[in-house]
Amino acid sequence: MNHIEYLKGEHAAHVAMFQALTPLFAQIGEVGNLLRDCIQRGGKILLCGNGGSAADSQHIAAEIVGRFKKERKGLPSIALTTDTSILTSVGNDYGYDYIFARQVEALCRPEDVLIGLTTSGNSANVVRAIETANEIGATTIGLTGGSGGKMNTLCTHNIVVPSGVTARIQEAHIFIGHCLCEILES
Ligand SMILES: O=C(CO)[C@@H](O)[C@H](O)[C@H](O)[C@H](O)COP(=O)(O)O
Ligand SMILES: [Zn+2]
Repeated sequence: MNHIEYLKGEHAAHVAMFQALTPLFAQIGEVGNLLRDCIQRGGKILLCGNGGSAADSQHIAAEIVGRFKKERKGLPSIALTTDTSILTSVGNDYGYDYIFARQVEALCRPEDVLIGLTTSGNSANVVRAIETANEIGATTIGLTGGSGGKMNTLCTHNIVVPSGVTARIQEAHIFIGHCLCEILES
């Protein structure tokens, strides 16, 4: 493989995808306001996703609990991807589709926001978590890509990155996550 040619292609695809994000700015701003309102009413921000999206969930929760740019108190957020005892017991006893939904059932309250990250919009465990949060009356946000998948009809807001490539979508998700954190901190 010619690495320079490869990198030129990936870089061009990355830049094109970021340019295609501009129609999402208003929606991202609205979601940022929803997150700020959630914290102001005493709610918390829960996140879930698989693989790279699990890492993104943890990254965003860390910005909120720790800090992004501003010195401030810690704010309440939890990634539902980190407790291996819960993940393995619920996965083993009920099935992988329930690893997040069970935690949502236990932890999510009507004043909270659940952010589900799934590049396909269709991962069953994320979809079930969103459905459970909806039953509780919480606000639900999708960070997705492609067609938006099942998350389109389930979430209060589904932010759909206009790409079908998982890596590109994840690159956009962490950009959007950082922007949401900055709006939240403002
Ligand atoms: O990071 C990557 C690929 O870039 C993978 O770990 C990826 O996140 C996993 O295949 C996920 O299971 C994909 O699930 P989803 O994004 O469709 O919900
Ligand atoms: Zn990845």
